[in-house]
Amino acid sequence: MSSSPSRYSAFTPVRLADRRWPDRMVEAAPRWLSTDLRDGNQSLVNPMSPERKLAMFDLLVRMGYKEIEVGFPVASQDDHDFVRMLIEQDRIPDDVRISVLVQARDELIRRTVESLAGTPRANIHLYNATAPLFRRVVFGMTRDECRNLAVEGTRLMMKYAEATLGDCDLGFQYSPELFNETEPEFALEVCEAVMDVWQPEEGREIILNFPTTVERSLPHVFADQIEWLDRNLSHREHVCLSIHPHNDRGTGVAASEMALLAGAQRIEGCLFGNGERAGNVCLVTLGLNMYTHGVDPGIDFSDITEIRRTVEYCNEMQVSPRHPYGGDLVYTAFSGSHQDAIKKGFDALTVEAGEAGVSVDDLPWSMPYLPIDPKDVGRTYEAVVRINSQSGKGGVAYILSAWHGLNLPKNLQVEFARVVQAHADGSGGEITPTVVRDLFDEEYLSRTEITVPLGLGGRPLQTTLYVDGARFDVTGPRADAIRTLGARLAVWNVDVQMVHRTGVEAAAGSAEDREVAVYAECVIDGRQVWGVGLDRDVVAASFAAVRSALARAGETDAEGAGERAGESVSARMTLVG
Ligand SMILES: CC(=O)SCCNC(=O)CCNC(=O)[C@H](O)C(C)(C)COP(=O)(O)OP(=O)(O)OC[C@H]1O[C@@H](n2cnc3c(N)ncnc32)[C@H](O)[C@@H]1OP(=O)(O)O
Ligand SMILES: CC(C)C(=O)C(=O)O
Repeated sequence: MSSSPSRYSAFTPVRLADRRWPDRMVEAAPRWLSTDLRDGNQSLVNPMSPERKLAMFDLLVRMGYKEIEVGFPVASQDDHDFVRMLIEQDRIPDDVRISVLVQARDELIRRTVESLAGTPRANIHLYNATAPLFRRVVFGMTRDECRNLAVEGTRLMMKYAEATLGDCDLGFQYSPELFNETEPEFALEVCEAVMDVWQPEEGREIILNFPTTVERSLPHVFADQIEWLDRNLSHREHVCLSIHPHNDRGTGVAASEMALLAGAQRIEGCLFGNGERAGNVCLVTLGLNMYTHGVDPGIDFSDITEIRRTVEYCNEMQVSPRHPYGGDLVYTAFSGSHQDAIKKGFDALTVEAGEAGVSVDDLPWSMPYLPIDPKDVGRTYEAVVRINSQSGKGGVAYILSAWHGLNLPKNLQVEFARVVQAHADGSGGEITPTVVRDLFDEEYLSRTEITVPLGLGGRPLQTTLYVDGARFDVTGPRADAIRTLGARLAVWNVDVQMVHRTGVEAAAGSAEDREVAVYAECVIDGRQVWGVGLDRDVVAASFAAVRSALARAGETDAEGAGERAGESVSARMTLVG
């Protein structure tokens, strides 16, 4: 640090000893306003082009936002033309209300009102800064002058609206900018003065919007400020108490949620937290935080990837891979213990659904490390587990199961995880599901060439085993082959039982392509060795599994295993499932 922290001081909180908000719960969604096209747009390196603005507007409408701040019409010709285009091309759905922002300056207000000509409904949003620093440094105004600026701005807005907007259903919003840094009594005084002009009553709401223009305090301090307003504002039933949190301290979401408990009824923010400096509060996080508490946000987040891509296109800015709910990596576990817990979580849900005779989607979501079902926001389970050197057997087993339909017995998971770990240690990076499968095939399957045709039903079956140096061909109709193999194994004192048998859907998915995986746990020379067989025929797969184990015991291939003359071999396989 180039200076001392003593240059800074903590924010002085409003004293609210009997605050009630900490004991409340969020039980319903607030009204939302997206300010992506205004506060978001004004903070971009390149303000949105008309095409990008329209893409954002359409996205917001599709998602279900009913209040959309579409711009600052006097800021630029583009901003003005966009508002005109929406109105003239009748692009605003009947249940959507647009709003526009303007400073409390005569000429700007007139032009802003005019930009709305012909719209059936809209809100005009007027603001001026009320905080002491701004009164002193930016405006050079006394408190009275500051209040009068807001009052005069409201009068002018009403005058121009009456002259220009005819029977437009006009709403009004006023924001004391830097509210959080304004003396609460003064913010209240200005709002009351504005209300004296607007005269809210039944059917004539006023939106009073309280921004943390620059977030400066702990979130509970903002909540106290909002509860204080909630208690002290007059015409409370005709006031929509709105908040507009920024994120300078990284606590915009917390501040919003606490303010909601404290009486806020409406929240302004941007998708994925775009906006000035560290951004406006993120509407995606707020909405999905609610959803994961069982509260319907009233916004459609079912295709979070499409939402994110559109936002990235419009803002020409990437969303962080760590961004709650929408980031690339937020549904992914690399670390072993997380993967293990997630795999067990999915297994448990599957069992529970089976027992209850319902779909997994109908069960309450209860999953280690995943606060939301990725499917609820259109993400898949495929990326839930990804493998690198931090991963463990649970993760590897998950990949084989989810991507390749191979459900390994636990001891085999342990063994194969070591193979993957050795590869990860060597490569240093991520191991894709394809590579995991290649490693698996190389370790267990490539040594088990099976002579076809294999017996399905009464068709002939043919395979070869090498045991104690002897080559043993099993051929003939299926039943004969099994009998022959059984006899030979008995002679050689090889006790064969299948440990696991798992159905595997091949990519083509037709019944004929359905393969069966057999995992054979064998004891060879006192050493436990696993073999795996994969085939459309369970007996052929079983033979292949034993042969795979024998080959692996020989550390070369099936032929090599066969050359180990004189060694005793015993294999134990138990048929299950
Ligand atoms: C916190 C927020 O996000 S507020 C929204 C901020 N957004 C924007 O500013 C984007 C759009 N703004 C613009 O395009 C331009 O600022 C314009 C077109 C509105 C005005 O442009 P200009 O008049 O050329 O310049 P500028 O913005 O610097 O004007 C500042 C003047 O307005 C005054 N002013 C600033 N805000 C307000 C306000 N809300 N109400 C009344 N006057 C204001 C300043 O005190 C200053 O006055 P001065 O010239 O007497 O010193
Ligand atoms: C105009 C107001 C609401 C604003 O954008 C802010 O204070 O951040």
